[in-house]
Amino acid sequence: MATSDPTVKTTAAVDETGVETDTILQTRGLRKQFGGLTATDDVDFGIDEGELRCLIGPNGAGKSTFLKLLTGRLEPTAGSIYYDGDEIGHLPSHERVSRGISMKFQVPSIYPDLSVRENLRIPLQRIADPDTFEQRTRETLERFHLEGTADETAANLSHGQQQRLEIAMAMTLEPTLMLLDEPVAGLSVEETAEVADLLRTINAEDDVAFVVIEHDIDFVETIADQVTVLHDGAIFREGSIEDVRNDPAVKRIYLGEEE
Ligand SMILES: Nc1ncnc2c1ncn2[C@@H]1O[C@H](COP(=O)(O)OP(=O)(O)OP(=O)(O)O)[C@@H](O)[C@H]1O
Repeated sequence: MATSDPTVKTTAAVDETGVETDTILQTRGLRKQFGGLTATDDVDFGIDEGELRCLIGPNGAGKSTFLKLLTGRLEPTAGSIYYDGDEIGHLPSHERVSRGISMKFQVPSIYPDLSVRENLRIPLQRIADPDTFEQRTRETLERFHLEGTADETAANLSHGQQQRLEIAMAMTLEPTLMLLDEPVAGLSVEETAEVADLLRTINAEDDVAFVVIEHDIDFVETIADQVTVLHDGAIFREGSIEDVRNDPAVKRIYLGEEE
């Protein structure tokens, strides 16, 4: 991996070499240690505006830790995170959200006792005008095919509908970058295809960039052009899904063998 200078500010418009770039998010020398264990090992990772990137790697590779550093759930031991030109590594999660980074973890963040409509109204609360508020609620229900379940308690939805509701809630915040941790874990084949379709549509229509952690390689193949493979906390490979899938060294790390 190329060496990096974490003091260099990378902007969305111009990188440290002065070249124009569409990079929306960039990490420089990002590191996280838990005592003697290095879970994120000097990672230089970049993603362009509107890109859909999957993050894969064997169990314990450091995928969730890396995502938590991006969201602000974890503090880095060293290194920097630049988003839209600003260093955000020190900002709390809610400030990252208000800058356009949306996040969805494996644990559902919907309110199970509230109806679908009531759940959606939580992130829409910031809209002061009552007509606009109602209109946005209606539009979101329609767009995410949730009209038929609007008055259902969220706990009674299928797993796939709950995923859709969560993604809908995240989208009401009009993000430019979405971070998703295993969005199809535990879903049926049909529900997985539905989520894949939804992510592709959002990516294309709203120009939202995605970083998606996923174990299901078939799902990865249906949504992502470029893939980053993490291993032992570091970037092991980056490339097209075909290249990565056919790389013998990648196969070996999945089998628990070193290169
Ligand atoms: N809070 C923590 N305290 C100590 N060690 C941790 C903590 N969180 C993660 N780790 C360790 O850091 C390493 C990377 O874990 P992480 O969960 O990021 O990997 P992962 O690639 O997401 O794994 P999986 O695919 O199994 O979810 C593992 O060795 C894990 O045990």
